[in-house]
Amino acid sequence: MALLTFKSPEFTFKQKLILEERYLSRVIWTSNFPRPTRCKASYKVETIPRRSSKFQPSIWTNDYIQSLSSEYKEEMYREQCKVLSEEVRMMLCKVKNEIDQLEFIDVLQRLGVAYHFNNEIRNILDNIYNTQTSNLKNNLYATSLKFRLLRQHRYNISTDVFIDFQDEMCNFKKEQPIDVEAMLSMYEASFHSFANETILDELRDVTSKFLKEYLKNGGNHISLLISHALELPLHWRIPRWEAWWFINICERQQNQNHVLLQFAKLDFNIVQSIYQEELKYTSRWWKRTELGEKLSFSRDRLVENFVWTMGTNFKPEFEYFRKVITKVNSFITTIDDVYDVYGTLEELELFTHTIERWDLSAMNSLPYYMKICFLALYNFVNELAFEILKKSGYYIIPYLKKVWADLCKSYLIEAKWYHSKYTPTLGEYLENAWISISAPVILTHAYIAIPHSFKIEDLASLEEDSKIIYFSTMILRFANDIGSYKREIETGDIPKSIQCYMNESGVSEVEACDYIKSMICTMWKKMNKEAHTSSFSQSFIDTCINHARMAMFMYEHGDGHSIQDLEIQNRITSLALQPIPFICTKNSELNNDI
Ligand SMILES: CC(C)=CCC/C(C)=C/COP(=O)(O)OP(=O)(O)O
Repeated sequence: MALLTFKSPEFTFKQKLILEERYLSRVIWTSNFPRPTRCKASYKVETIPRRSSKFQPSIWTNDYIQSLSSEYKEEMYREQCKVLSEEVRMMLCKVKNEIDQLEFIDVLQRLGVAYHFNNEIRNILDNIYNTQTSNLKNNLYATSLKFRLLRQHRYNISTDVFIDFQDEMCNFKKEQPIDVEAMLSMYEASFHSFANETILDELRDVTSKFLKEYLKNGGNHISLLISHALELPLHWRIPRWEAWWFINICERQQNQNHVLLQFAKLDFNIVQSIYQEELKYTSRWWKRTELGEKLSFSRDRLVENFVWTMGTNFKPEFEYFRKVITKVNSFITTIDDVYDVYGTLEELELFTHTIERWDLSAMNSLPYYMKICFLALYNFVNELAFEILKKSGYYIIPYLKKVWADLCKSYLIEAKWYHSKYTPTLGEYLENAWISISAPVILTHAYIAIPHSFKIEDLASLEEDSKIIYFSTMILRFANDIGSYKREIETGDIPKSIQCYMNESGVSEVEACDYIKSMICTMWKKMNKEAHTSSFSQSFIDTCINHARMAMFMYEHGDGHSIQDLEIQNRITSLALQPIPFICTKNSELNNDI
């Protein structure tokens, strides 16, 4: 290790910081901790090897974000949207046939506008659930659609509705005429299964084989839907991304429901204009913290941090949630890099200790880059707690500082593993990694920031009875590991679940990835069940589920949170930055009804 020793009592504190930055070095004071903030004591500067992150600066600068200006924030569009929504409401209420009702609800959901008709949808589903007619009995397409929608809306529906189809489906012959829409409908429904519902596993196998085979000869409208479903099932997709995709698909159909489509596009663009204002606000906040510049080794990913929140809760009334959680995500991304990239083990111990104590006097011993990081976090948490205290009378700091301390302690364990070149068993890794993936921190803050009423005791039970948080978190951890382990091997990190499993079981990389993917399926089934039985508010259950969906979105093609490749740039641009254009659709190549 190269060692530069400066013996210069004349150095000012600022000069010392510049040296620290320039040489990526650590200042070691010859006096004991805690050191005074300004001191003329002699010290030496040691260059120490730090990992290189090689993260690119963000392609979306604050100046660019501040320049965003959507015409859809104007009142005129809101009024038009209101008129259209009333027309759609009337259409929905006029539909009487059960299958048509189910299809209409499905289309509203996929277009991202169902939230305007919550009461109407609830009434229709209540009615369908309570009457339980037998007219869908021989119709696999409708039975599957009904099962999917009722499960999704937490009605108690058994998989027995599929028993009559099981034999026929599992023994179908290639030459038999098969209803492809029914196969697709069944395939999508199978992702709503609970852990012990093997019939749905069987039906998923059969339908996925069939659909893959069908695609080989396809090229029509249904093929687009099939390849979309095989890429990621509907149940695992964030609603906003699905809405964007489905609007574009419907646009290309000739016999489209014009009013519904115009409504969906207008609503998408109006909601996007709200996001842009929130993004401007959070970007200004992020710039003020100067963490992006001062901790230049870390990922400066404000836009991605915002997109996580938008994917998790897209509705306009979740504005406060999005603002708070974007800040939480920004701190997490930065602190993760402090531990994984820049900090020495000794510095990390000090930082962890400071977070645990949650005490400004403990800050003195930290190097500058950690000081500003801790103080920014400390101020953010205190400010949030102050707002909550004013709003509800609850004092939440003990809960918040505990989740941040738990996160940092888990990061420290990983840093120690890294420095000692230790490969944990998969179980050992996961015991720590479900905390180090940070979702418990995010979801605890989310609980406070979503628009639902909560009691202070809930925050304690969140810790004890956190199954829904746990399953959501594990999906994030596995998706993150699959998406980022190759990058992390290159830059230097601890073995992730894939390598731990390979090491423990002697399997190949491909087999280990398949195993981790199967764990994702298992966690989804457990989360599905938990979503039905949990006593948490529906908003919080949805938040947990959507957070897992957001992980599927971000890591589907690699490490979308860290690497701004074209795929993720396009996705983010479509969701948050660019309105859907209103274009003429006469020369459409598709001709099915929505
Ligand atoms: C802030 C948000 C939205 C976080 C979700 C994912 C996460 C913790 C990314 C951190 O990066 P990483 O891939 O380096 O994580 P780890 O170091 O745990 O592998």
